Amino acid sequence: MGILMDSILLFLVLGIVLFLVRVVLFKTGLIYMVKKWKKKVSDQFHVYQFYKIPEFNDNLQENQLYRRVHAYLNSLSSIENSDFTNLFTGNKPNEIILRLDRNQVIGDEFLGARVCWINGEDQEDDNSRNFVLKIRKSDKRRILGPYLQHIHTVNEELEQRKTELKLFMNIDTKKKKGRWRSISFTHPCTFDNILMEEDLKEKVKSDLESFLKGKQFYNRLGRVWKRSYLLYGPSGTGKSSFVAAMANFLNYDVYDIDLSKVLDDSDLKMILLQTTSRSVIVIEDLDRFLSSKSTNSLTISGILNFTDGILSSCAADERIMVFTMTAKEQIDPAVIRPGRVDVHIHFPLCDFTAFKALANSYLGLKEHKLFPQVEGIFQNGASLSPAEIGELMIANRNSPSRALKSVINALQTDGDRRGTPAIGRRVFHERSSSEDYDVGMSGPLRGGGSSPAVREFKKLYGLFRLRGNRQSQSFDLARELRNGS
Ligand SMILES: Nc1ncnc2c1ncn2[C@@H]1O[C@H](COP(=O)(O)OP(=O)(O)OP(=O)(O)O)[C@@H](O)[C@H]1O
Ligand SMILES: [Mg+2]
Repeated sequence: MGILMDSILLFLVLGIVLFLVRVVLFKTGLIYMVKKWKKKVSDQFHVYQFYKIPEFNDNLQENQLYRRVHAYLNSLSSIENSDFTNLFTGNKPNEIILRLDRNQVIGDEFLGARVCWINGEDQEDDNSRNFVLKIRKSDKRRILGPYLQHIHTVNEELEQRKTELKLFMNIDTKKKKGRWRSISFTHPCTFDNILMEEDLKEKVKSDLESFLKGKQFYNRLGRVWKRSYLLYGPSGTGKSSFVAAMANFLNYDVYDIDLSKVLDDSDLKMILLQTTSRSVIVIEDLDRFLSSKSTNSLTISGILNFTDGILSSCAADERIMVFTMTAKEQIDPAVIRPGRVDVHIHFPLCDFTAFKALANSYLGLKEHKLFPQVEGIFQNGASLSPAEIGELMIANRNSPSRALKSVINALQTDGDRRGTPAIGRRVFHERSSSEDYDVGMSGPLRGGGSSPAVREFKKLYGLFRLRGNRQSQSFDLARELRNGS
């Protein structure tokens, strides 16, 4: 009887002790310590192989494998088990996303083998990042190839599902590596909501589509798979919006190059080499940069090499390059010669047709009793940019009449303030020979030569220049439209 009682008591005590040990292990995190020790001990019985995947290759270009591993690891659910992860808000409401922190380890399993990745940083090498894959030597032969292939496949799936585009901006640094910083690119402008001629939109879309399908064509001709656009016109006419519409249409990331942050020609090369394929590379206000006395030592030949040099073939292909400027008359024709720039598109100030398109879109107005008055003012030569008219309409969107009155008022004051607008505007719109390519959101494109008044104006402002490359062969969207092709 006594022995039975003793045994029951012993079991009870043992049960309580085990329970308490379990509680202590789980509550204090000792369980993790035990697991770590267990892993350390088991590691002693295996030989490991390490593979380092640096962020940049020897040419200082981004290592595409690094990018793929980065995306792959961040898509793994085991990221939650890493000791230290970063939390960010996602694109969807209330979405939280996890990102691996530096010097953290993440485990993965493939074909029954366990591997682990270390997110490292190389302090001796500009703090550039790397991933180190740790894999058992006994598993290496069996799984390494298929595992890397698996990472590529997952990446392709992630790419196809990619909803988030990125806007890269070059940063001012003496470092050779990592010249770009990125943020989400969420510009809402698309070819559906940008206001411009429908047939022009279709032309641009089909030009971009045939570019996308053109890999073999470009290869066969021995040309780099890229296409360059020049968008020119006054401020607020939709050039940057058009770039956003292009990127959204192509589903490409955008690299926005700020030339004032480029140190010199070789720095510009480095910046180009660090862009990736399937991207739109933009240089805004090129004319302003070329005419200003900039503090850096970037030269025009540096820019020429950037657009089409040997370098272009070393950088990633499948690129769209876009240059924007106010007017192309002042810049060296070599910069925008055919081959360097394939498509020229002019963004003019508003005319009455463009105004009506804006009124329809912003105010829902197809007709209004004030329209004839607005038309008259446009016919007298006053004009504003779509941005200026759009802002007035947005500010007064609850009262269309007030919106139109404020536009009329602005056209009569600001529109006139542009200085003899009938002439001034025609300078932008005026086309001579085959060189000017004029495209707006308005109705039929107008042709026309220089009136005496225009010539006077050009002389006055030093714009009247005989240019050597009058017979430009660049793809001229406006001309094609005019010819009805
Ligand atoms: N064709 C257009 N369709 C719709 N919105 C337009 C159009 N043109 C201009 N806008 C509006 O005007 C504003 C300015 O446009 P945007 O920045 O694209 O002009 P920009 O030509 O790049 O000017 P800048 O030369 O000063 O950089 C934007 O908010 C845009 O919504
Ligand atoms: Mg702009």
